[in-house]
Amino acid sequence: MAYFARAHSTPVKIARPPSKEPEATRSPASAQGRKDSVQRQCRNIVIYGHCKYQDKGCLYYHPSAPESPTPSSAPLPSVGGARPQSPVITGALSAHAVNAPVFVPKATSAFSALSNSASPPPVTAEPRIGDSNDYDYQQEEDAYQDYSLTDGQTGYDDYQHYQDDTGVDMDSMTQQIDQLNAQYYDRHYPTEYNGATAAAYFGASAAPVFVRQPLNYHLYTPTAYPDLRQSTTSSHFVPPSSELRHIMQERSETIRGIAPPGTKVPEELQGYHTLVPLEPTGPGVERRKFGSWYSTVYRAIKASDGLPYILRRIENYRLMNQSAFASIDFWSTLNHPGIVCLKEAFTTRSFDDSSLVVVYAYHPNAKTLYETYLKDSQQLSSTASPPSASAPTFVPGQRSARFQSFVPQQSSVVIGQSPVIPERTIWSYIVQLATAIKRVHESGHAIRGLDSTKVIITSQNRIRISTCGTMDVLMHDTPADLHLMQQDDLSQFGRLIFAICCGNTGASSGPHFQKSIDHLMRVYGQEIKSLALWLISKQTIKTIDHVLESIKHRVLQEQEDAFHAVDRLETELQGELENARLFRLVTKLGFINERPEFAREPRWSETGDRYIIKLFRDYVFHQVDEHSNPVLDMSHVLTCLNKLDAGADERIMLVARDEQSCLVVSYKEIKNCIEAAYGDLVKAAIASPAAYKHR
Ligand SMILES: Nc1ncnc2c1ncn2[C@@H]1O[C@H](COP(=O)(O)OP(=O)(O)OP(=O)(O)O)[C@@H](O)[C@H]1O
Repeated sequence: MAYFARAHSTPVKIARPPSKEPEATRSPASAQGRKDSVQRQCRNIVIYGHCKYQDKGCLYYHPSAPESPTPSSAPLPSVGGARPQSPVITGALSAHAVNAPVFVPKATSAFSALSNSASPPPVTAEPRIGDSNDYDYQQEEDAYQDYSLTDGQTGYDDYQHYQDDTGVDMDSMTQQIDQLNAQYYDRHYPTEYNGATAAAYFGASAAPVFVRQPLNYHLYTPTAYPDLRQSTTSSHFVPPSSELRHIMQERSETIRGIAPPGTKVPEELQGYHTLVPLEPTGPGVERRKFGSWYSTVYRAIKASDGLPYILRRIENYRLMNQSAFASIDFWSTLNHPGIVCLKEAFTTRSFDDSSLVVVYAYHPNAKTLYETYLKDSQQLSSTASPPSASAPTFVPGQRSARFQSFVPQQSSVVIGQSPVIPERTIWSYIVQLATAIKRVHESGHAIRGLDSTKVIITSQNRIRISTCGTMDVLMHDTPADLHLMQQDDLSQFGRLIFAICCGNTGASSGPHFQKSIDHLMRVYGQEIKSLALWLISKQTIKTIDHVLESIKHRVLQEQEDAFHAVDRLETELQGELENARLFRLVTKLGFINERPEFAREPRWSETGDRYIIKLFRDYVFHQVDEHSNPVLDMSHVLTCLNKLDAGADERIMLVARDEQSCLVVSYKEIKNCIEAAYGDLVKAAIASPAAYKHR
């Protein structure tokens, strides 16, 4: 690469670099300041042979003919070299050799033409991967802080002096920045952000003067307000950041779990494998019933996409008519956040019987409302008999058979012993269920099974109805009136509210009904009590629209909390960008370092410019303490990588492995080395058709 000079120095004694560049190293032009601008020749004349500002207030001397080298013989200024700051290098390498990224514009665009119509014609060059990375944004940013855009004459004066101080021609630099801008926006905003938009936004007259900096998306600053940033407090739907991370990791672990040894499950079932029962199975275990059927829920992985699903198996189901699956079409297309997605249904003999299997989306670590709020208090109650095989036959439109026989006798044990669910949570559940019911009813269907075992909590304060569609298949042969089924949905909804508020599945019936009413009134107030009573009442014709009308202010609150959750989660996601960025950086280092094919390459040897990368890798990852023990300091690694990614000017001392020489080099220089080395690798990979094919 042309960017680097060959090394030519010998090992030197290790010495710490001075922390600041001494004043003496600054250019005399800079020290002299801005007093002599009128006497000095304009640099645009030196480089271009003319100055377009000559008649527009340029304070410099403009001879009639150029006295200096022609543009073709003038050296191309290093765009990155805007500051007269020469890195201190001691030892085997020349830092100047490393600090010379040359910007070669790839193409011009409409936007660049718009923003600087008077610019000289663009330099064309072969397209290069990582063009924009070769360009030193940071120094450009610094440069433009010195360039006052608003001061008119003063701004131009600063501009010229800046040019004098640095030896960089601002016109050419402006042109290059315009081109970079154009490349960037062409790439990222091909249609929305074109030249026309820019002109409309900034005003056509401002376009030639106003130069926006290209976005340096490697320089991260917080983008969210503090109240949206990773939070230590819990919001309604989103737990604190650390807890959220923990929950997600637990879910990920759960998904990868397998069944305990000895569990009897089919190895493969209609394209699903790795079945894991989600409820106790086997001899001696109390069997649960789904209506009149025994059912078991499994998690399984689908071979075709590798994703986990729920298989709800209904034992001993005989499919009499294929039309029983007609409703599956509807449920599998229903997409509502309050309903677990149904994927497909089939019958199978893989369990050594004839089973119906209904496949649903899997929500890792979900728990039913019953398991969460009611199970413990039910078990405390001496009469809380678990569901048994002799449970009454399921009657369509009635509650799950599991609770038909349940009559609490010691209400004092039940009521008041369950955890009191905050009122806000109860309203949140009510709103989520009401909107789910609304969607199903307006589509001409019914939920058919809304009790505390058929509603799962999938994340903080988020619930979903888990078995929609299964009952439609099971009860296909039994004619049922849609209106009655929908009325029954609402009654079950009311009973569910009673159950979770009172911690008792039978709270809405039997001798303890009055106590339940008192409890509701005392703990939650009139509004919830009235709603629950209205839902279970038999006299009125109810519709879900009535319910939603009466709770509309609660729906608004739910919507606000949901939007807050979206904002919070987006912010959490933003943080993950950092991980990807650092991972890419480490990957690049991995690609570059220790490549056997470069073992004999001079550029990778101790006198080659790429030796820096090797030493930097040692500096980041192979630190040792004074006893030569490894230092495994993650924060050191993160700090180094962040500074590297940002191309910071800070210098570090890299020491050779034999400790006989060292070099002092800035992160920016190391970054340039890495970009160049990686660019070479990419070029080589693209040049090889086989490698390119597998990229
Ligand atoms: N879609 C799902 N994603 C993740 N877990 C689920 C899903 N559906 C159900 N589960 C879990 O599977 C287990 C069994 O579910 P099921 O619906 O059978 O509840 P249950 O309390 O056993 O009810 P029943 O008494 O009718 O058997 C529960 O722990 C439930 O949380």
